[in-house]
Amino acid sequence: MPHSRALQDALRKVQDAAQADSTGSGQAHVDFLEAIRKLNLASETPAETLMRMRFEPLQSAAIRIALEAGIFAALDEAQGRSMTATLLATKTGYDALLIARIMRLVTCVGVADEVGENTYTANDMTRLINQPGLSGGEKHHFDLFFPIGARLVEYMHRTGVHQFPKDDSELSPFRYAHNGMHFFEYFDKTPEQRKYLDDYMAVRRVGLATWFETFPMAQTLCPGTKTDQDEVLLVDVGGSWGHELAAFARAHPDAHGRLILQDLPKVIEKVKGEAPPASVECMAYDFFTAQPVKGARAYYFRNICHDWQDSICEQILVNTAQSMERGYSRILIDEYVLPDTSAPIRGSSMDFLMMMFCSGIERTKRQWESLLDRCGLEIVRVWRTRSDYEQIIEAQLKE
Ligand SMILES: C[S@@+](CC[C@H](N)C(=O)[O-])C[C@H]1O[C@@H](n2cnc3c(N)ncnc32)[C@H](O)[C@@H]1O
Repeated sequence: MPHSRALQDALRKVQDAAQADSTGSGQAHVDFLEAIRKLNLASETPAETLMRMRFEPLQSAAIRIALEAGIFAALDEAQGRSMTATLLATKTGYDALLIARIMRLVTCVGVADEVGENTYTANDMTRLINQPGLSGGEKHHFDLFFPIGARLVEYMHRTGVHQFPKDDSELSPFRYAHNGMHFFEYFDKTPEQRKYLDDYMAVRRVGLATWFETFPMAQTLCPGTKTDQDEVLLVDVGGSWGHELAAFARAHPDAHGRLILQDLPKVIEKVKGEAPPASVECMAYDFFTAQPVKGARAYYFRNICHDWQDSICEQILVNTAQSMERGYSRILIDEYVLPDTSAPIRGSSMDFLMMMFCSGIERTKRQWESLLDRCGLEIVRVWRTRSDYEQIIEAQLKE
């Protein structure tokens, strides 16, 4: 049995954290989840913990099959009515026994409810995972990561692990597993995966504070913005569908200044072809070239820098830094700022994922300072979200 004092201690911490969580602070909620995770560890024997972790990938596999087979969609459409495996088999075209085996595991992890023998209903998680953003996230992670995982050991022994490849001769785990393609090249060639990524990016932080609540743009930068008609308030560099600019425009319709969305030509073409967010200007721009928008009040980078190792990230940031007006323009980087010790599991996982996917990295404050310094930039302030997820780094040209 696990050491009972450690268990009692972990239980007490969960109770305290539960109490704090009822105050509604985002950070208290993160702390509460962390206390439960530690309680879980304290309750298990080491062998039980290892066994649990070893089996976790199977949960992802069951969820991915259920999603692809349309099981979650069928349950969601039933609008609260229960469905048997046999009925699900008729709806989806898959074998009833196969569905029962998938659902045994899926309901164990709570993504639907088992309400009788081989009988299920949708719950909140079923409905959520059936929406394009969350199903996109599931497909993006599973389809891109599992081929890497399957060949990881072979990769280590054949090429060594290249955290930060020097050139194209050094393969990243992603390139090794995905026919030599770089991360964004892969999306060019697989439009359905590009769509999963875009759908996912648009909702990834639903329920959390928006970046312009964490960084009070309307109170800090908007008041000092020049009043010229052509003034650019905000450029979202690599902004995908422009969801963040659109959200800002909705929340602050009276803010003065243009809002410009930049991304690769193919992405911008698609955004223009669909319904570009009103009041947002779309501009094709490759961030490895000089930033064409000069002297904007703010250049916003969300989940961009973590995709790239330092030497490449420097090029991206310098290209924009060279277009900034000293003392006026700001760069806003919306990313993790990992603590030096006891990093939370989500940030630690994201860092590992960035290494696997794109030779990128989640950075600590010291690593951010050093990177920005090499780009001629300095941190004005790190604006902390109420939870331990991504923060906003406000930076300017060095004085
Ligand atoms: C991880 S996504 C982040 C999207 C968005 N900023 C967000 O957080 O929702 C990275 C974005 O960078 C864009 N991107 C990749 N390479 C680029 C380049 N060379 N120039 C401009 N954008 C690029 C991608 O098309 C993609 O939209």
